[in-house]
Amino acid sequence: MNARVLHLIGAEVGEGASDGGCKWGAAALREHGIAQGLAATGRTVTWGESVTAQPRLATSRLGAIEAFSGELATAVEKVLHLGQQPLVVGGDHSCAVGTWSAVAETLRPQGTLGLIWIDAHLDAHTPDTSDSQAPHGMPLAALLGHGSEGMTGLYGWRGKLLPQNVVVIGARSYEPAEVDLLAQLNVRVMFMPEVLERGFAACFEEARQRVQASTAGWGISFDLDGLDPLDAPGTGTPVETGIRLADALQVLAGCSQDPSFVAMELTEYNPLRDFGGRTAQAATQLVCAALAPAASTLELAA
Ligand SMILES: NC(=[NH2+])NCCC[C@H](N)C(=O)O
Repeated sequence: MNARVLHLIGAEVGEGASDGGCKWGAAALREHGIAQGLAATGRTVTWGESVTAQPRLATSRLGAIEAFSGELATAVEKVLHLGQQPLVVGGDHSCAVGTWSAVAETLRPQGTLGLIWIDAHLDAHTPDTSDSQAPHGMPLAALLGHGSEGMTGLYGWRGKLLPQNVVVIGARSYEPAEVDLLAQLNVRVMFMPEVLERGFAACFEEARQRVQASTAGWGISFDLDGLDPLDAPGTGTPVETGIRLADALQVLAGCSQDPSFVAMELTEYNPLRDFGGRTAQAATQLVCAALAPAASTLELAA
C-alpha cells in the first residue's frame, strides 16, 4: 500500500511553447476530475494552489520560464518536505526544470535522482542550438546542466540529473544538435523504432532498473505526446506513431508502490486540441495506473 498523501500541483505554463494552449491544461484536467479519479484508486489526494507563469513580469520567453521554474520548484520542495508525493500537472514540458530540480535538491543529502523521460521529443536543446527558441524544447538539457544559468542553476548547483541516471523512451521528433548532446553525454535514448521492436514493457523495465540502480529515488516525467496521437490527440506538439495507451497503462500499473518512487509529472496536455476529451481521459487513466496504491486497483482507472 502507498499510504503517502498524493499532492497535485498545477503547473500553469504555456509560455515555453510556440502554441501556448498547454497553459490551460492543468485547469482543464482538474475540471475533468483527475483528482477524483486518483482518489477512487484508494489514494489520499490533495490539490493545492497552482503555480502560474507570469509573462508580463519577464522580458523574454526564456525569462518567464526561468522565473516560473523557481516558483514551481519551491512548491514541489514544500510537498516533499511534508513527506507527500508530488504529481505535477502541466503545462508545457518546460515545467520539468522546476519539478525535477526540487526533487534532486531534496534527495541530495541521500544521493542522486533517477528519471524516466517519456516523450516524442528529446527536449535537449540549449538557447544556442534551438531554432524555435521554445524553452519546452530545452528542459532535459537544462537538468543535465546545459543551457541558461536561470534554467540550470536552481539552488545554486548544476547537473540535477547525471547522464547515467536518465532514460528517454519514445523519441521520434528531434533535431541533430539535441541528438548530439545526448550522445556526447552518453544518455540512454530508446527511440521509437526500438520501442516498437522490443515492446514498451521491455523498454520500461530496462529503464526502471537503470534509473534505480545507483540513485536515492526516481520518478517519471510523462509528456503526453509520447503516446500515439490516436490515443492522445490533445497535446501541444503531436507526432504520429507513438506508445499505445493500453501498453502504457499495463506497464505503469502500480509503479509508484516502489518505496524509492518519489514523484511524477504529466505534461503537454492541450485542452484546445482535445476534441471530445479523449486525451483528458487518457491522462487520467495514466496517472491512476501509475499512482494507484496497488496494481489490482487498475480496473478502477480503466
Ligand atoms: N516538450 C515538447 N513538446 N517539445 C517540443 C520541442 C520541439 C522542437 N524540438 C523544438 O525545440 O522546438
